[in-house]
Amino acid sequence: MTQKMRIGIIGFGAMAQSLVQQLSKRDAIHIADCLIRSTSTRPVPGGIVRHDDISGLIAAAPDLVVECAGHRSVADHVPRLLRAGIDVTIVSIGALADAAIREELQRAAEEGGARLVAVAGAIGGLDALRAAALAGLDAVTYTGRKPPGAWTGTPAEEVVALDTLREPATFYEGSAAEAARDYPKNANVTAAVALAGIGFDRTRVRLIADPTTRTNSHQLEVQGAFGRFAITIENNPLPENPKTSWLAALSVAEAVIRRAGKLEL
Ligand SMILES: NC(=O)C1=CN([C@@H]2O[C@H](COP(=O)(O)OP(=O)(O)OC[C@H]3O[C@@H](n4cnc5c(N)ncnc54)[C@H](O)[C@@H]3O)[C@@H](O)[C@H]2O)C=CC1
Ligand SMILES: O=C([O-])CC(=O)C(=O)O
Repeated sequence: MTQKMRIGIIGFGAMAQSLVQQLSKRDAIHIADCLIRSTSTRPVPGGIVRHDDISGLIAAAPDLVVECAGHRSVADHVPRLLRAGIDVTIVSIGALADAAIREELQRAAEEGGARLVAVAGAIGGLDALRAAALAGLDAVTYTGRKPPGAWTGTPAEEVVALDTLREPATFYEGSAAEAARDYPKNANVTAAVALAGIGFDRTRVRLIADPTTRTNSHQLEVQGAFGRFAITIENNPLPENPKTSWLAALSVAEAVIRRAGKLEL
């Protein structure tokens, strides 16, 4: 009998719960461990060992750890896991907007002989963007559009009255570097686009609060020597967290399932 791939998860919010639902249907995968804050009273499904300290997760030595907890957890926990030789898949890619964190992750992966994978998350078209970048890109523009409620608790509140908005309002225009840093729960996709294309400073970003939409939409427009493409993804949000698209959770699940398989088809 082939051994199941043992997965550890950091965080147990909306994304992690959706991930567990998907992965528990797969025979080749066992969700073994979860790192949860000691203050959290959230129950985890039976069979998953709960840790409230990263040392416990490292000692459990899962085959792969999946981060679903936010930028801070990437900076605090992922280098330690990589140095311990544990492969990590991250979804809070916006943490990589900080060059010091990128360098630390690179060093940790080299020292531990481990691999870090950043998933596409809620956006698509990154394969085409990566390929197009080889011949040189002139412009990459990302537009993110979500209902006003998805922008609560963000700097958007200082620019527009989210509660009473009647028409779409663009509240941010700037670089992926700033967007990923300032909207850590909404603009991780800008970091994924930046890393696949022309970097954090040259990737242009527009963020819109739109009371006429129910979806979290992500539009990518790319121009370069290869030609041009535009792609729009209209995502349904996860019911437990309107900031997060279901596709982001599915993207993590797909990355884990692909890794557990023997063929990459
Ligand atoms: N790449 C992408 O397309 C997307 C990425 N994300 C990222 O995924 C993260 C998780 O998303 P959701 O599950 O929807 O958020 P959520 O807020 O529902 O859940 C996050 C959970 O992580 C826990 N957590 C935070 N720091 C932790 C730590 N150091 N150790 C253990 N647990 C910790 C929190 O207590 C919370 O339960 C977001 O913060 C965001 O950074 C979210 C949406 C899309
Ligand atoms: O899930 C989404 O629609 C995108 C998101 O929140 C992020 O990139 O952080």
